[in-house]
Amino acid sequence: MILFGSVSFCFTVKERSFNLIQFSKVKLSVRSMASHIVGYPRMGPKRELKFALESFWDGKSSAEDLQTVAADLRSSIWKQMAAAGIKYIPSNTFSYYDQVLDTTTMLGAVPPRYNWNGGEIGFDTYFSMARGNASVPAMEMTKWFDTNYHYIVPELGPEVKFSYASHKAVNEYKEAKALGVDTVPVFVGPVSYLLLSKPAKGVEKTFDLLSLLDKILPIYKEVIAELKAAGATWIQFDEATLVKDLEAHQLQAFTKAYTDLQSACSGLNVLLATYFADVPADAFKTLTTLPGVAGYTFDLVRGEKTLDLIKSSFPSGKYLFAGVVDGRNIWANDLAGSLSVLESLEAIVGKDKLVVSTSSSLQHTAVDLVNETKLDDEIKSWLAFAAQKVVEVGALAKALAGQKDEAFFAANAAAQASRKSSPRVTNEAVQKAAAALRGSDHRRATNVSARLEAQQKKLNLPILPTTTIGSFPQTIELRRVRREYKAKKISEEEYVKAIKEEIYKVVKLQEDLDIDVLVHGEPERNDMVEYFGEQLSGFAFTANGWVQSYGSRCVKPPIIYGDVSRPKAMTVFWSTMAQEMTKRPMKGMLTGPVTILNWSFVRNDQPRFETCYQIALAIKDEVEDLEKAGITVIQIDEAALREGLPLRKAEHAFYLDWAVHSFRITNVGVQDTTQIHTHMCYSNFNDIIHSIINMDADVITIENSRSDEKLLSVFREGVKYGAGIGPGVYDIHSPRIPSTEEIHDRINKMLAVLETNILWVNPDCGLKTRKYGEVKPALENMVAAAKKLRAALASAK
Ligand SMILES: CN1c2c(nc(N)[nH]c2=O)NC[C@@H]1CNc1ccc(C(=O)N[C@@H](CCC(=O)N[C@@H](CCC(=O)N[C@@H](CCC(=O)O)C(=O)O)C(=O)O)C(=O)O)cc1
Ligand SMILES: N[C@@H](CCS)C(=O)O
Ligand SMILES: [Zn+2]
Repeated sequence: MILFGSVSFCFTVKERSFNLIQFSKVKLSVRSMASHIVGYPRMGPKRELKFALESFWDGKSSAEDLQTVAADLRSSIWKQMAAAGIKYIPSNTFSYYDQVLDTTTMLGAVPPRYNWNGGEIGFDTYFSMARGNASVPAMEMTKWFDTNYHYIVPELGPEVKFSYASHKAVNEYKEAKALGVDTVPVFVGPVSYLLLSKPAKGVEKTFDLLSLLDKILPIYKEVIAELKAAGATWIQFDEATLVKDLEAHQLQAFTKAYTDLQSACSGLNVLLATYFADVPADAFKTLTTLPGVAGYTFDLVRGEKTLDLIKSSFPSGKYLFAGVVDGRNIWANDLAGSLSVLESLEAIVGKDKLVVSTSSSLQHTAVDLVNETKLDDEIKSWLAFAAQKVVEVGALAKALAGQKDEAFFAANAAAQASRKSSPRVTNEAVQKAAAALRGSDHRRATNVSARLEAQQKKLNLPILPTTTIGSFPQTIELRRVRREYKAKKISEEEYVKAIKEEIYKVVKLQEDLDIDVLVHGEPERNDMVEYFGEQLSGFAFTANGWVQSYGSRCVKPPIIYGDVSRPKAMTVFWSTMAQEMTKRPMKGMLTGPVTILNWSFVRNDQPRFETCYQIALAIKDEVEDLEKAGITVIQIDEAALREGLPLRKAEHAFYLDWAVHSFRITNVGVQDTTQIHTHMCYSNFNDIIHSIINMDADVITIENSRSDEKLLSVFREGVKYGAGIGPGVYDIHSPRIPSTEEIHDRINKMLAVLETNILWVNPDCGLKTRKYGEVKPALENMVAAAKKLRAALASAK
């Protein structure tokens, strides 16, 4: 039994290695210091959960097999944190799919279309909500704040009958306890849960989500009562919406909720967690006066202004969980710098009330550096993944307690110094070229209508032209080919032959389907960002630095450590090969600078816009090389432009200015007849539509169908859009095959608000996660729907 703070404990750590420098011993005896981890990655160091989930979904393993993998992962994480001396260890941060969906499940808020009949919610209902099933589409998925993680959006209306329908949190608390680890159960806080939800169909415009507070709090109270009975002493509510610009009535909801929960929580220490940005002054005031709250976590990496608020008005007697170790990046902490911040905070809140923490859940960083055996040693010394960050938190807490590990701190200081002075970080020519970009507008000389006219003369496309977003299914065979080529098990010749055959198959398929503007299918790419990162200077890449993106899907963000340049053309070989296979236009396919930036682990030693301009220059060279090679349609994906929007409105204009500028830099040099497309996932664009127009692309394809066609409302409300636009006509995240009629109706809805001559017909996003058995009939139906409408429009003339 572990008693926090006082009793030492020992256990054997089997498979994990916690820190390259000092935690490699097998037997550890550790005393917990004032330290806390907001949350931890759940996929496992080698994506064990991903493979277990996919095997279960494919019917290749049982629910018990999946549960066993999950329990092993949880157990190893808890033990790892205990071994690092972490005092406040989170539980319930594991999820089979998503923590917001887990909350929906806990509250029994299952939309009626999933036919749940009450009782404890099982995998069937849970995964149907997440992924859809043969007869019902999945729930909407959207970005979690400004991260590349996606959550399942709760659909709530006045009719929802809440009930306590999943005991997962309590079960996990007990499971950890049985392993000898007393944990802090973590919940999406009730107010953030409602603020992250959407009103159910039919009440979209009228329903006040916060009116459900009184209905969900009783369920939270039931859970709290069970946790208390099981012996919990702390409980964490993640209320990260507090970092956004909230209105007065939304802030009041926090006061109402925590006042109401106060008596249920008596005997428990309530920890309120915020992360990802500064807490605005009004929110800081509200949250620090909430009744019954014992402590707060603040993101002190992204939230420098919060530090000022803490210094001026942190309430006495409360715990401050200071998030000094970055949960969103992979850089080793500057331990000396953090220690001095912590010491200054100690003077404000008192020695016994300061707890060292992470800036956010570590869910958004890679798992364990120990698995990076091929990474360059110097670069490796600059990095810390989740497992190493746990050790950093522990080391800082020990240092605060007067037990500083001098060797650990000295090694850290040496790594920090090496990163600052390493010549591999700096490329003066690149810095100069990027600096010269500032101050000018970089806009194509001819306006978009004239450009579209010139392009149409060359392309001669029908109305409602059909296209896809770029990727075709990533088969096991394709992954094998790439893996074997990387491992030098097959020759370059064999690799090129295999990829060429795949491209040919994809081109022929599109011709058979009668798609108008083709793609090569991206078979040579492991990921739309990592692929470019691997070819650009200034980037490093990992073997196992996976981060969950949604469900079982993970990404391996490349690491930008230095000035970025393009040693040679990156896509011209494959794009020209594909163009030679067909007479139809073949889109050159690039990832844009803002997306490369937002989906990489980015350097923290210069402003983000500097790095973005450097990437923009590299992509500009690629665009121009593609044009020279005869590619007439070039798509520059800016899938992550919306996601990078700062959480606070005051910072939007600055970001949008440099982000949109970076995009325009990439294609300012092309001829009028070269058609520039861009693509964006997730259609929450209504507030930034003018910036999207300002990107000045010739054609934009946007996700639309999984979010109830919210995108169209912008045009309904009168925004004029003169460039080509392809709001997605079906959801590619679900295995469900849309019918011709369904797609036809969707296009018809679009035609009601958009001019016929600018509308394109395409899926929501790339097809890489789908199987050919789904893609072929879906695209067949998509083309059939477009043709039906073309015929109807022609006969109506
Ligand atoms: C479009 N999206 C993207 C986002 N972010 C990105 N960085 N990229 C995106 O495309 N964000 C928003 C959306 C939705 N998000 C995703 C995220 C992830 C996927 C996806 O399909 N991921 C794959 C992994 C991709 C990958 O790099 N695969 C490698 C395989 C490397 C590997 O694991 N090799 C293993 C063997 C595995 C095997 O299959 O054989 C090994 O070498 O041992 C590759 O393809 O080469 C995933 O499966 O999670 C989609 C949308
Ligand atoms: N071209 C990429 C964009 C995804 S956002 C793809 O099709 O996968
Ligand atoms: Zn997309």
